[in-house]
Amino acid sequence: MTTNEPMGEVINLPVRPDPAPTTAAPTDADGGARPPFPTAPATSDPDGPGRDVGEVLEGKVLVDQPDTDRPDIRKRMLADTGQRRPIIAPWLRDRNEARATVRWAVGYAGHVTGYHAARFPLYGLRLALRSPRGLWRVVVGTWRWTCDAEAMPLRMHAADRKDADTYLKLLRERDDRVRWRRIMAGAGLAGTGLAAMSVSAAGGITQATVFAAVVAVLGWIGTPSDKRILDTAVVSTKAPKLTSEIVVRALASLGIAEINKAVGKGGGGITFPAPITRDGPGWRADVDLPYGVTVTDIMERRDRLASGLRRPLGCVWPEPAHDQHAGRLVLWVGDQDMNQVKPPVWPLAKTGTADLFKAIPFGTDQRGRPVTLTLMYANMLIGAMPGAGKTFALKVPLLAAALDPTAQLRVFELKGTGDLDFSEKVAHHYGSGPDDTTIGECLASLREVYKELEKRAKTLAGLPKDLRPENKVTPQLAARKSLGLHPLVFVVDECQELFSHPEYGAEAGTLATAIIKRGRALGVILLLATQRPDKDSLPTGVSANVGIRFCLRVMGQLENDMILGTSMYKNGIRATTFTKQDKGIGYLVGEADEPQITRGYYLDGPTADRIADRARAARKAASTLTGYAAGEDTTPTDDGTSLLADIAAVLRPGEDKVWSETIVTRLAELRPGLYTGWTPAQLADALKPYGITTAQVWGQDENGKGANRRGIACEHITAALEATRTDAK
Ligand SMILES: Nc1ncnc2c1ncn2[C@@H]1O[C@H](COP(=O)(O)OP(=O)(O)OP(=O)(O)O)[C@@H](O)[C@H]1O
Repeated sequence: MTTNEPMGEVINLPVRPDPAPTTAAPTDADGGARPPFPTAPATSDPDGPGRDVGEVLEGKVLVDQPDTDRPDIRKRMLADTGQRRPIIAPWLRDRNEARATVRWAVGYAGHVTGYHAARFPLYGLRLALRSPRGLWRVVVGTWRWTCDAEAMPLRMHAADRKDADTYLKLLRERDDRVRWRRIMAGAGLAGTGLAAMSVSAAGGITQATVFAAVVAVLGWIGTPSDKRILDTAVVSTKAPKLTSEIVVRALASLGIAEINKAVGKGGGGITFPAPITRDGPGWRADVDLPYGVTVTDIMERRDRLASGLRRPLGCVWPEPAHDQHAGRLVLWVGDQDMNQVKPPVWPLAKTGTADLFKAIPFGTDQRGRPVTLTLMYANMLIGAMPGAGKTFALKVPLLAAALDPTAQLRVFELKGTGDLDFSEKVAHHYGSGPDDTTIGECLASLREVYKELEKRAKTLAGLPKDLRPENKVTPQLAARKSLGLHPLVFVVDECQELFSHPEYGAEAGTLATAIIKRGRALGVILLLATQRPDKDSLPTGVSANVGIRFCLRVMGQLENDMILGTSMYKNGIRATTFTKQDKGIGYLVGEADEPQITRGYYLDGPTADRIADRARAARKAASTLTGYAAGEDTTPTDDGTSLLADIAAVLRPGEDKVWSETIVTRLAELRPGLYTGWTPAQLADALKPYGITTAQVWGQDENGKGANRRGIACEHITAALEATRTDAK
């Protein structure tokens, strides 16, 4: 072969057909995700250089971006800054959590101190009894040390082996040691003697103190190694530490194929994006579930997860990480079962008033963090099986509303046990019992509220636009008494009695639905509690439109979704997982973006009474105690009448102009429950929506004395009434 001969032929290999393009990010061998955009498919050119890549790929859609540009490290680092862990621990940043921790530490120290202080004499006796043995140990120990007894076995060993050299060496060593030890022992003895003499010359207190200290030290030395001096003040029930191994074991026990694949041989494993840390009274693990597994899959197997973690169900709380992907699980494992934790005191239990436009404290979540409710512009539905804690949960927003002196309360407890009788002190309307009369009164009150909606809507519409920027009652408008736009809170406990009533049920359902839909913007808030959430006992219009829902323990999916909303059960929000012991614990939906596990504050009868007394005092001070609580006739006035009809009814034949003050006095006589306390200014405001204004009119007082005062022209009332009746037709 000459050097000019070609070495071989260059063959153009045919391009292999490309596999179907994909956007899925494959994993590296180590399980980590490769960049989401794989590099472009191979472009080996069969026709030599110059052939257009587009030609090769003709007929195919290239979905993955070719990774042509070199990675910009700075850009990548800026984009992927990682999740920064807080500098200050979250429990220290939350005032309530920090306060709870400090309170715990102080309580703990106090308990330990008290426990040992109470046992002080016992400890003294124990030390005294053990001190002779201690003295014996000191004497023997000193003697052995002085004679270098500890090296005796070595010397004996050398003698036994007849090793004269070693024996003599050890003996010399011993003599040296013993010489200076004897000197030291002698000095110690002399020192002790001197100390004893000076103590015996000192006063009684010094003698007693030194004697006690010597006895204590000798007692301590004389204590057998298997015994203790102090008893145990706190028996540790410390929950086991949560480790990644335990979490993976628990997840693998759920029977989810993708997890099993991931943890099995050759699988990518389960990753933890952050270390497992203490978070409040429990452990928090952030877990990246295998691809395709969602947090809902875990939440709906909470009981199995608890079994896998070997913890009580009430300690195990899987949640989604709201700002992350659907597979990022935040697993919080409490030290104590949620139902065993002592309920904290309601922040408003002793002092303070509430403002329904602001958040009110409702309960605490599984980590002990406060959970609040904002009732204004919302309605609330509470549901559970009997005895799960509905009425107690209802008490919290009810008492908060009572502590807002501007809010009018209408309370109907249709079980008849008087669970809400504290509200008699503050409620405008109050009724208790499952009887037809109470249910009838409840319906009449509901009708009145419905009618009130019209009035409020007109009042609101009649206001200048800058005062009602969102066409809603604002705190400023609610504060103006004359407008009558104050918060109105209508509470029905055991509302199934009302909605399933054969005579009143249908109308009550229609009214409640309308109030829920329209009342929100007008300051009307409906709070309903039921133990029978089915479609006969809870109108679908109510269950579909209510904003805030609190579902305690229920038996099935139907009840769960009826209270919490459609598909909640499917999404893993299951109040069916609560046990009989989980009283007062439920899912709160509608307040935060995500459902919250919440335990309502526990307010027993006497506490509720005391709070109601405070609320009554606040109402008296604000002159807002009306109706039932004020001892007035609260017979609902809604029989189809309106303000115009009422004014027409109090006008006397022949009158053409009447002072406003005369009208309000007559109205209060006509319907004390509705008009007592009305002022001429309030009347003027209430007439504005009808286009009627008050002006100076000539009139006479009861003594026949004439004067010009603010009043109305009777013909305006008749004309407006006529107009409303025509509209209604
Ligand atoms: N937040 C809470 N913390 C602790 N215990 C609670 C809590 N809420 C309720 N309980 C307990 O649960 C019991 C039942 O509560 P409640 O009377 O509110 O139940 P219910 O669901 O209204 O029952 P029913 O349907 O029979 O009226 C109460 O006696 C109380 O001891």
